[in-house]
Amino acid sequence: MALRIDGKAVAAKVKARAAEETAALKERGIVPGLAVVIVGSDPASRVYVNNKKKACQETGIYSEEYALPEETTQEELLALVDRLNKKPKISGILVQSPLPKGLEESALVEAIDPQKDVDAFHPYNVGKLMQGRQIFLPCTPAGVIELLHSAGVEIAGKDCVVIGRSDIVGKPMAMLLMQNNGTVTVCHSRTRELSDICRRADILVSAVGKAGFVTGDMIKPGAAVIDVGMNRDENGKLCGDVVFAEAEKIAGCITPVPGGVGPMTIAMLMQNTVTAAKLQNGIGRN
Ligand SMILES: NC(=O)C1=CN([C@@H]2O[C@H](COP(=O)(O)OP(=O)(O)OC[C@H]3O[C@@H](n4cnc5c(N)ncnc54)[C@H](OP(=O)(O)O)[C@@H]3O)[C@@H](O)[C@H]2O)C=CC1
Ligand SMILES: Nc1nc(=O)c2c([nH]1)NC[C@@H]1CN(c3ccc(C(=O)N[C@@H](CCC(=O)O)C(=O)O)cc3)C=[N+]21
Repeated sequence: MALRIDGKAVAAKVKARAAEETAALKERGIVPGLAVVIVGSDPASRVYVNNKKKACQETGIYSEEYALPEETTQEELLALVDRLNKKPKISGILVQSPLPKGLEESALVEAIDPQKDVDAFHPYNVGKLMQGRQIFLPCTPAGVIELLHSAGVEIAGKDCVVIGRSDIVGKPMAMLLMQNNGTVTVCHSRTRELSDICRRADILVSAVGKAGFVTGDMIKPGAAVIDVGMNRDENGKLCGDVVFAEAEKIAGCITPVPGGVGPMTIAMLMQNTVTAAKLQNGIGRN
C-alpha cells in the first residue's frame, strides 16, 4: 500500500513558518497583508476564498476581501487593482479565477504590481520563473514540490510526467520539476499513447480536471502520484483526477483529494504574502 501524503499536516508546517515570520515582521512594525478579489458567485471559488481567509487568520496575516457582483466591469476591476497596488497595507493581491465571461483575466493579471503578484501569474514573474530567478513561486506547483520533499521523494534525475499544460498549473509545474533536476514530459489532450508515457513516470502529476482520469494501469509500481485535480464525482463529492483506490495499491506514495495539494496551495500563498511584505520593506529573504 502506498504512503498517503498528508497535505494538511505539511501545509500546517508551512503556515507555522509563515506565522513565525509574520510575528517577527510585526515586531518591526510590518504587517503582511493579502487582498483577495472574487467576482460573481461560483460556489467552488467561494470555498477556496474562505479557506484563504482562514489561513490568513491562522498566520496573523492581515486580509481584505473584495466580493464583487457578477456585473462588475473590467474598468471597475482595473481601478480596484490600481488602488490595491498603491495601498501600503496590502502586500499581495490575488484575483480569483475563473472570472465571469466578458472579463479579461490576462489584462487584470498584468495590471497587478509584479511585487504584489503572490500567485506568480504576471508575465514578469512567469519570465523570472523560466530563468530560475523567481521572487514568488507559483503556489500550487511549489506546494507539490514541498509534498514530494516531505515524502522523501528525490526529484533529481527522475522521470517526471505532468498531465496538463495550463498557465496556472501544468506549465509552472513542469518548470519547477525541471529546476529540481527532474527529466520532464508534459502531456495534454493531443498527446498520443498517454498511458504508456505515464507508466514510465517515477513522479506523476495529474492536473487535468477530470474525475477518474488516471487509472491504476497508468502508474509505474512505486511511483509518486500527485493529484492536483479538484472535481466533483457523480454524488457531488470532492475528488481528484486519480482513481485513488486503484492507485494506492500500485504507487509508492500518493496524495489524496481532499487533504493533498489543495491545502498546500493556500499555505504557499501565505508564504508568498510574507515574502512580498519583506520585499516591499527592503528585507531580503531569510
Ligand atoms: N489543488 C489546487 O490547489 C488546484 C487545483 N486545480 C485543479 O486542477 C485541475 C486542472 O486545472 P487547470 O490547469 O486550471 O485546468 P485547465 O482546464 O486549464 O487545463 C487542463 C489541462 O488538462 C489537459 N487535458 C484535458 N483533457 C485531457 C485528456 N483527455 N488527455 C490529456 N490531457 C487532457 C488539457 O489539455 P489541452 O491543453 O490540450 O486542452 C489542459 O492542458 C482542475 O481540476 C482544477 O480545479 C487548479 C488549481 C489549483
Ligand atoms: N488566482 C487564483 N489563484 C489560485 O490559487 C486559484 C484560483 N485563482 N482559482 C481556483 C484555483 C483552485 N485553488 C484551490 C485552493 C484551495 C483548495 C483547497 O483548499 N482544497 C481543499 C478542500 C476544499 C473543499 O473542501 O472544497 C483540499 O483539497 O483539501 C483547492 C483549490 C486555488 N486556485
